[in-house]
Amino acid sequence: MAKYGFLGSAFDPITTGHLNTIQEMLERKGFDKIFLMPSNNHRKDKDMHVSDEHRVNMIKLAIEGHSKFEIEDIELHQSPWNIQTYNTMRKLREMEKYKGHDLYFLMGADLLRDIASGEKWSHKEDLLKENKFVVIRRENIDMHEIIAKDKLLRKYEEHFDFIYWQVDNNISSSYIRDEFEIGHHPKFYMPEKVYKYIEEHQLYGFVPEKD
Ligand SMILES: Nc1ncnc2c1ncn2[C@@H]1O[C@H](COP(=O)(O)OP(=O)(O)OP(=O)(O)O)[C@@H](O)[C@H]1O
Ligand SMILES: O=C(O)c1ccc[n+]([C@@H]2O[C@H](COP(=O)([O-])O)[C@@H](O)[C@H]2O)c1
Repeated sequence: MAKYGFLGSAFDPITTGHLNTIQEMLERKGFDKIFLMPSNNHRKDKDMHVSDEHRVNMIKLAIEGHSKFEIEDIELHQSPWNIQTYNTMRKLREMEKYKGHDLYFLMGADLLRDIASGEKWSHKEDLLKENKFVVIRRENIDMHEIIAKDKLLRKYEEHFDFIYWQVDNNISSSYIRDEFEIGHHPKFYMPEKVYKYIEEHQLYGFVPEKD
């Protein structure tokens, strides 16, 4: 039985924050493979800034040559009303590729906080009951405090595993987009190939650098 992790994100664009997160998860928790699972442009709760195709191409460039990381494109083909992690994880478990394996949803502590707040997440109890999670520290959020204060999270406490190392939190897709928009060149926040792709396709309002 293999241990597989799934990191869902818009990857708009993929950042070294995402990449360091999956690397930490892979080694610290002994995953056989980690799947990057991009959300599609029909997501109702989040606007994407470039097409599905561009976001997927950038993920491909970022993980090229790293056989333990793969793309899982299930959410790109799902109708908008089905794009909920609860549904996605159920579908993944039914797929031949993953049947009988040990599946985990991976996330940063900001999402744990969102789940606890109960605002954005659907099927909270079933999501927690049916799935296992690895949560990595982020923004100095106290993950244990969040679990301790939430009745449902306490009920399914054994479904959670944690990583205490904190990947640089200043790295986020929105920071990178903002920097491009104001004419900056945040080239070291993503792999060089991804930066070149953004430059080539003039994404996120890319402005050429002056000599
Ligand atoms: N620097 C980071 N450290 C830890 N987890 C991260 C980091 N960046 C992203 N993640 C995690 O990756 C998943 C996808 O997050 P998402 O792509 O929305 O993050 P983001 O880069 O902060 O995006 P945005 O800035 O557009 O909100 C989430 O579980 C998030 O917590
Ligand atoms: O299932 C939900 O209701 C739900 C609500 C918010 C976010 N998610 C998932 O969490 C992952 C990261 O979300 P985000 O908003 O940080 O891009 C991504 O896979 C989303 O589909 C899922």
